[in-house]
Formats: sequence, structure tokens, C-alpha cells
Amino acid sequence: MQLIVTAISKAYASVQAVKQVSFQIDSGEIFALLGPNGAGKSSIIRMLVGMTKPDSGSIMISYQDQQFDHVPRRLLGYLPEDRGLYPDKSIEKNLLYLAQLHGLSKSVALQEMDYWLGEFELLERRHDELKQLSKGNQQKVQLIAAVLHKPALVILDEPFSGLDPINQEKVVLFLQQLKQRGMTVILSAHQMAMVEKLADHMLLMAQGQVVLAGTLQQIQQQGQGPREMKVGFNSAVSLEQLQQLPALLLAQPLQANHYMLTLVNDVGVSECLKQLLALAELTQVEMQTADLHQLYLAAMTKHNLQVTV
Ligand SMILES: Nc1ncnc2c1ncn2[C@@H]1O[C@H](COP(=O)(O)OP(=O)(O)OP(=O)(O)O)[C@@H](O)[C@H]1O
Repeated sequence: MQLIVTAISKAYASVQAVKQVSFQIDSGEIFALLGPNGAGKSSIIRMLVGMTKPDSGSIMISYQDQQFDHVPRRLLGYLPEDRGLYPDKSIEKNLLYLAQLHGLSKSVALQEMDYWLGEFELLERRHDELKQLSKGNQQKVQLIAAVLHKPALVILDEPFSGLDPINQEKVVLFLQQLKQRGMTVILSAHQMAMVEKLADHMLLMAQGQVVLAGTLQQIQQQGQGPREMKVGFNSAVSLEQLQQLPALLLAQPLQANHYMLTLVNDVGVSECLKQLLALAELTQVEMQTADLHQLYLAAMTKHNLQVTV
């Protein structure tokens, strides 16, 4: 399964939800769509699954020598933004019904269902009605419903929403298992720490446009994250001396004569080192890489956008 999306745009009345967005997803990848509320993530997902069509641009999906302009139902496992199962029916009835709609035999459906219910610690609750479950447990059933029929492509709109940290980690393991089984996964999410652990490639969007794209490493290179540096001096240097350096935004003391420094944007590392060496000899210089959460915040600030993580 390969997806090639080229310059797609989508408008709803006066709102330009998606503007000229392009990306490629290769087979077996985990691909993350990131961005604040209203960035256009769900709009892209709706075009990929064929619920709407792009106004312009193209979507090309290739699977076993066949090509499609959206993901065919039989190949798709989908967790939509508006979740939809039957609240008055039991977990088991909901899941078996969906699996059989997808053409799975009852024995395979039961086997898959038992496996995933076990993974999410819901086996004993299989006969409970969905409405009796907590929001988090309902979310887990929704996730199982999306993958029971072993689709080639799984699209999950905010799979971590409503889950506590332990269950978020369970979803990370769940997604890693899907990847191990050879499925391609697209997810939208606001939980950068989870995405960082999982995504092979990511697309950070804002106001319908791509802001950053690539692997975490590529994004770290492109992104204007806070640039931090851990330094040590061979003799006493005071916090006041450091605070007077034009290259530094912030200095925080660590152990004796060691500091964590944040560089002013646009000041190069060599310029900063020059200013530090004017104070004393350096015994340690360690650049700190920004994590995805920091890169996200920095990208949104740079684009003057509202931050909603
Ligand atoms: N059916 C619709 N009719 C009108 N406007 C819409 C419709 N669907 C989305 N929009 C608008 O398009 C823009 C993008 O919305 P979209 O739901 O794709 O964002 P999102 O990134 O998925 O946000 P969230 O993180 O809140 O789910 C928003 O301004 C939204 O209000």
C-alpha cells in the first residue's frame, strides 16, 4: 500500500480547510498528522477515505497493482472523529457485527476479538453494554473495531483522546503491533510524546497548510526549537555574568560552574561559544535536541498561531 497525495485543497463555504497539501506514505509506515484544532487533519482524512473529494489536487493509492483515488472500504480500518458503535449492545455483539460486515468468519472474528480484548484488558467485560464502559474503555473497543478485519491501511482520528497515560501507552503498543503485522497506519493526534515514539513520518499542519514534514530527525533539523546547551566552566562564572551575554535568552544553574543555557533565536552556536569563552575556559559543551512537543510549540509561535496542545 502506497499513498501519494499531491497538492490537495478543500474548502467548505468560506473556510479554506486544506491548502495545497502534498505527502507520501509508504507501505508499513506509521504516519502522523499533527496540528492545532482546525488545522485540517480530519479534512484530509475524510478525503483519504472517500467521504469527500478534494477541490483540486490528487490522491493516488496503490495496492497490489491496483490504483484508487481513495482507500477502498475493504482495505480500510477507520476510527472516525465521531465514534459510532451501538451503545445498547455488548462489546462482543458490536465487534462481531462489524467483523462480519467486513466478511470475517465468526471463528476468525472471535479469535481476533479475544486477542485484542486481552491486550486491552477487557476480556471479562465482553458481555457488558458499551454504554456501561468508561469513555476510555469505549475508546479501546472502537480501536479494536477498526482493526478486527485486518485491513491493509488503518486510519485513526485521535486514537489517544480520552485515555489516561497508562492507556495511552497501551495504544502505543497496539499501534506498534499493527505495524509489526505489516499494516500501514495514519493517525492524527495532539499527544506529541506518543507520536514521537511511534511515527516514521509526520506532517505538522496549521491553517490548512504544511508547516513541517519528515522524520523526527528531519523535523528537528528544520524546526526552530528552543536551542539549549549544557555547559561547564573550569572556574567560577556567575549567573549574573551569563545573564549579561547578548547570545543568551536564559541561563539556569546546574551543579557548580555548570549551566543550562537557552540561546537567543538567530544567534549561532559559534557566536555563543565566543561570548562564553570570554568569561572562562569551557570543560563541557553539550547541545540539547528539542523534542517534538518543543518543536511543535516553536513552529506554532513562529507562524503566529494559537497553540492548543
Ligand atoms: N463540514 C464542514 N463544514 C464547514 N466547515 C468545516 C467542515 N469540516 C471542517 N470545517 C472547517 O475546516 C477547518 C479544518 O477542520 P478539520 O476538522 O479538518 O480540523 P482538524 O485539524 O481535524 O481539527 P481538530 O484537531 O479539532 O479535530 C476548520 O476551520 C473547520 O471549522
